[in-house]
Amino acid sequence: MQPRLAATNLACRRGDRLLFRGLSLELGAGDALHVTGANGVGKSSLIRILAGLLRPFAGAIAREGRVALVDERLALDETVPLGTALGFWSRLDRSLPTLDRVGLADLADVPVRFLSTGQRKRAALARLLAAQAPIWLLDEPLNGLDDEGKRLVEGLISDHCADGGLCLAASHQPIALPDGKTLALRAFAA
Ligand SMILES: Nc1ncnc2c1ncn2[C@@H]1O[C@H](COP(=O)(O)OP(=O)(O)OP(=O)(O)O)[C@@H](O)[C@H]1O
Repeated sequence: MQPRLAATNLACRRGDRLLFRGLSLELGAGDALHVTGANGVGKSSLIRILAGLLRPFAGAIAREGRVALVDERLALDETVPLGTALGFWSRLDRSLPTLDRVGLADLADVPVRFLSTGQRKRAALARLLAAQAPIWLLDEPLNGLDDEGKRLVEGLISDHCADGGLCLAASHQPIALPDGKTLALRAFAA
């Protein structure tokens, strides 16, 4: 099945404030989109709506394919070594360990709670790869990463899209994506 992610005429309201409205997008196999915008414009809210975690104020979402979400929450057991924590998900996802690909092969025996900021982000990427989902929703995927880590993320997205996946990444930082498509959320501010 070819993945697809579409949004039609979306509006988002948080509390009393309408953040954006009239937003439509369509992504298919191989597509990548960088959602840009300043702090508070609604990037995380858009990602949560697209993931099905937040109800839009108006509009509709269509998704074909499983979604993997990376945000600031690291869905790993903090109390166990990294290899064990990721192994739990790998068994569920029936996937192979991915620590090598994200540069964490030497840290498999370190408890998750001891990881540095950038290492935690890399661990989130390992979890993303293990999920083997065709639709990637990445909220600030470059935060906390050094230059090599940033290139790693760009390379993973490029490989994912070349393999027929799709990716929407929200970031206030520049990020090199295949085709370099961007959507400036400010243009839809209510
Ligand atoms: N549960 C909530 N109730 C009310 N307002 C909220 C809620 N969650 C977020 N907001 C507000 O919605 C606005 C957009 O938040 P969001 O996290 O989507 O922005 P963002 O573009 O991702 O910002 P950043 O770049 O700082 O991460 C902010 O003003 C925030 O305070």
